[in-house]
Amino acid sequence: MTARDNDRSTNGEVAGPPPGGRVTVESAGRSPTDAAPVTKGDVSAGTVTAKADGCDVAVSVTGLRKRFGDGTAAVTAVDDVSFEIETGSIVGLLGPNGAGKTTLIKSILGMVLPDAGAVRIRGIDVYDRPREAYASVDAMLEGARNDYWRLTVRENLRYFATISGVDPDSVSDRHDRLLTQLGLEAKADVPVRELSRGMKQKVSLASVLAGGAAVVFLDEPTLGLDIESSRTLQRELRRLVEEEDLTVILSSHDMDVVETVCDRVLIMSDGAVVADDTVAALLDGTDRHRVQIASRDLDAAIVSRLEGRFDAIHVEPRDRGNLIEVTTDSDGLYELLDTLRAADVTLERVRTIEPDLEDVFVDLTTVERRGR
Ligand SMILES: Nc1ncnc2c1ncn2[C@@H]1O[C@H](COP(=O)(O)OP(=O)(O)OP(=O)(O)O)[C@@H](O)[C@H]1O
Repeated sequence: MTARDNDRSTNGEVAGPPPGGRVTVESAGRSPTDAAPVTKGDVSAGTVTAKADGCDVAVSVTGLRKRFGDGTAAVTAVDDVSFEIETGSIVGLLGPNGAGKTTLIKSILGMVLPDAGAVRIRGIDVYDRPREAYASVDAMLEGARNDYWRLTVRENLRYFATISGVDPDSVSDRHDRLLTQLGLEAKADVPVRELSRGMKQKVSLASVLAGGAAVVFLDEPTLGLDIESSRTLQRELRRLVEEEDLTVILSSHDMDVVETVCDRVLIMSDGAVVADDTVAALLDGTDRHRVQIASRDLDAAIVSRLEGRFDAIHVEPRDRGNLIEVTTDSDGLYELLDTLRAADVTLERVRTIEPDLEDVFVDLTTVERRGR
């Protein structure tokens, strides 16, 4: 069935988290922990099973639309978005600021009322049977309140398991494992308020996973974590996905995290999904080339001309001349070489660099590439 436009709020913002679900805050900081590089499939044995029940599609979104405001001031935040997310996968949600990611996630979670469209979680319509649909869902969203800082880390996990409807004793193995994997073992009996920001971030994630939710939404889960902590967290996510059929929808501005951990990526721009594919397919399909050129003939005037015409992401002065790195499509590549030839630039070094997810992202959205 479709979303209704009159049953929950006037502006579409619905108070509170979804029934059965919970929203936690992100925080940031640094924390030393054991870590190894994350690879898809790099997991060790697990003990507890999430509430997966053989449903192949964890989340299905059809024709979702959400507009804020009226008349000329109206903003279409989500514009006819449809997709399905397979059970036991990690899907990255990318998009520039204002692309509609938060509105989409909140619409799925029942925190924003869409104008049109249908959302099903594990086959259950969230508008028809919200309690049932959200019983297996949990979320860690930016800006919301998270764990109870007076409770210890373990008490938080037990508390959130309980409010998810799970007997905490029945998932104590899971809690032990989460504490170990996330480097929180030594802090298990410490009140959360005494922890560093990075540790708090990990407690938030552990709390989201504490009750055995089958579908979790994570907004910027690695923000502020040091590289080891981030990798540990990514590794634990992959383990839960591969061993326990957890489904993760992960929104992040960190392309490396998305490229490493996600099976599939949805890229949003101006409210619409402009790409929906595996990372490998997105990289294969891009007509984006990154080229580094160095020459003693690349003086300031030519560099400035190239910067005006191409997407220059890096300029580095050398003993003589400059090095410039640009991204461009195939046509631009020919034009770049023609420009250099016309300016009598002798190419001393030309290096092409494999495109990464950020190149694909820049290509498909209006975002400027960050300098390197
Ligand atoms: N409650 C609201 N009222 C009016 N406009 C809104 C509201 N919430 C979001 N918008 C607008 O909808 C559009 C999409 O916003 P949204 O927060 O969903 O984007 P986002 O991709 O999550 O951005 P960011 O990466 O900055 O968090 C933006 O233009 C935003 O200003």
